Amino acid sequence: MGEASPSRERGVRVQIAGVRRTFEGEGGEVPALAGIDLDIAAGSFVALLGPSGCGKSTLLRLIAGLDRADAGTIRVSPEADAGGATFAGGVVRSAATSTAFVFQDAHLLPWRSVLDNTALPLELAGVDAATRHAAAREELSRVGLSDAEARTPAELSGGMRMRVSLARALITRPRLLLLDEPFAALDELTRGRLDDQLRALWAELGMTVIFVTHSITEAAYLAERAVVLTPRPARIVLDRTLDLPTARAATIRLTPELGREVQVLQEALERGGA
Ligand SMILES: Nc1ncnc2c1ncn2[C@@H]1O[C@H](COP(=O)(O)OP(=O)(O)OP(=O)(O)O)[C@@H](O)[C@H]1O
Repeated sequence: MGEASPSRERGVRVQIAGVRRTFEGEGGEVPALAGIDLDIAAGSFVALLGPSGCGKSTLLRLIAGLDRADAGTIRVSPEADAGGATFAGGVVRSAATSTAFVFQDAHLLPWRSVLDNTALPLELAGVDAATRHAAAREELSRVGLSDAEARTPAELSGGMRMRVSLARALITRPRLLLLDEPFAALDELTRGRLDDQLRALWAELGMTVIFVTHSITEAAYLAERAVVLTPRPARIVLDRTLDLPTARAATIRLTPELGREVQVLQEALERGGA
């Protein structure tokens, strides 16, 4: 059975122009991003692919408003991010643009139940307990975790913890969902299931998704568009709309079409010097 086509209704457009970022390291300057230009359409699903340490997380943090570029601009529209963002308890809170960030580590609070972890962004926003718990139950059901709401994180598998992290991100109804290698620590089967779940959530909720991964096959399977970066300082070596159907069934993993896209991305990584 195939997926529904994405609604794209809630997504924001992300325009990145001439973005550079250099860090001050102990041994001198560490240039991370060397001029990134990207125009990401509202409601699209983009994979960012590149070798370790090339600057992928840096770019994601800049988009989230958690860091500032040395040069260039990042514009998120229709709502510009007026007040910058803060990161607390595994949750990015942004003044105007609703942006959610999911990391490789689920960042759950160990003493809180699954329900209260999921409800955290609404609690931080001052929403009353009955309303936030009802919303948390809805999100937990969306990620298939209704039965686990009373458990603590220690009682969950790695895949379940990541689903709680996704539910907690979705409870804010983000217009922009940023994921930084979210499933990298999971076994392949669990990772594949979560990839499918993420695509289904995107199709249903219509936010813009930017997904950082090291995995070429994951990038090709998940995304509509893949952006391949060179080793640090990162430049774009390939920006490609994948030649695959927008609505995908899991069986596409076995097709030559997907294999061809994997090959194109692999060649771009090698061309970039990875
Ligand atoms: N706050 C910082 N201070 C100094 N150097 C930094 C800082 N943040 C990142 N860097 C450096 O910038 C470069 C890019 O880091 P970044 O985390 O963006 O890479 P990445 O592509 O996400 O890596 P990985 O795939 O391994 O997670 C690295 O060399 C890193 O050491």
